[in-house]
Amino acid sequence: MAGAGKYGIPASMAEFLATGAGVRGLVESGVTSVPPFFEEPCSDSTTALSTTLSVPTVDLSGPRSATVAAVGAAARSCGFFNVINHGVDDGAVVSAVQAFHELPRAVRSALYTLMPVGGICYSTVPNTGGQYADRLLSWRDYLRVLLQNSPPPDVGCIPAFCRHAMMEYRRRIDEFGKEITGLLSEALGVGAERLHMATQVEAWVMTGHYYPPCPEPERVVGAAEHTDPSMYTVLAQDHVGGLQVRLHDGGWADVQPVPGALLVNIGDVLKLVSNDEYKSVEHRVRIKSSVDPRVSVATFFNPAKCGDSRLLGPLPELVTLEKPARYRNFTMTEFLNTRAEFGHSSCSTDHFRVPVE
Ligand SMILES: O=C(O)CCC(=O)C(=O)O
Ligand SMILES: [Fe+2]
Repeated sequence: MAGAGKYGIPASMAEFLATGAGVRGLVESGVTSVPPFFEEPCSDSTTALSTTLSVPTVDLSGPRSATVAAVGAAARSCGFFNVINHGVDDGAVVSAVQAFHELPRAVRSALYTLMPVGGICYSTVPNTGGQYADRLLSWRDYLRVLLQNSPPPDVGCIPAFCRHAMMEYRRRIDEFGKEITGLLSEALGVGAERLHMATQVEAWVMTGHYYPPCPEPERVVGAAEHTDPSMYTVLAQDHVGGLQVRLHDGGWADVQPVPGALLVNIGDVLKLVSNDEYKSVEHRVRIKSSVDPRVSVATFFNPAKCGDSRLLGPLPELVTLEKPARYRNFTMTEFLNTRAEFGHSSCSTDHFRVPVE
């Protein structure tokens, strides 16, 4: 894989990237200790965890009013909820993504890249527009596919090994997303169509994460702490676990995977559009096993791409004398640039905050 050296990254990391085999390749080669260019957890995260978060459940087969109430309560409190009885076969896409990441090394490395090609990226390097000098790596490889409706994705660029499963999942998750957007909208008290009308939300990005087992799991992060830049994110995952959510007291809690459930979390854009009604909560991934890999597929639902022609901001219906607009309006381009500059936390959303008088 060409081009690793040009970003001025440490030689050992460049050498690793040039193998094109990802973290999975390191593990296959039998490493017994973690190389120095992997991110270490910050000191607070090494303290033993005793907490498991009880994530609220939303049952799509229940009466509509109960479902709306459950979605609203979850989005206003912990920002995460498990959806059951959703009718989406998520097992197939998780298996296909796992099979892709476990292809023979030579097949994988032919596809490994530092920058997206045709909207597709199989990599270990965070996608930061090539500016990742001095950045450390997380203990995971990913396959990211851009899926926006316009221009349509170049389906032929999706690796053949998981193309069918990803496109089939995309079709089902689109339907699921329409349902979730309607529920989130209704739970804001603005009618079921309003959020979609304001944002044209659609599934933009699908990321198939592969967290290989680690010989020293406590020395790495699978994903550093962050909030999602999306309206909301839908996570399909296997049974291994590793996702953790930031608690009100600053600590972290494990989120146990619930068989058959899709996990939804509110992202930063919806936090702003809902005028802080909904919570976008920090989360991260720790590696739980020195034996089993973990696989998850995160689908990010975002406002449809429409250049700079649309302003987003708190819905006017949610702005009152008692609760004035907490954020100013912004374009998606501005939002994403700010995030690239200020990072994946509340620092970037604070940038849009209206000062309190
Ligand atoms: O794999 C996971 O559990 C979470 C991944 C995640 O947070 C993300 O892709 O934004
Ligand atoms: Fe995330």
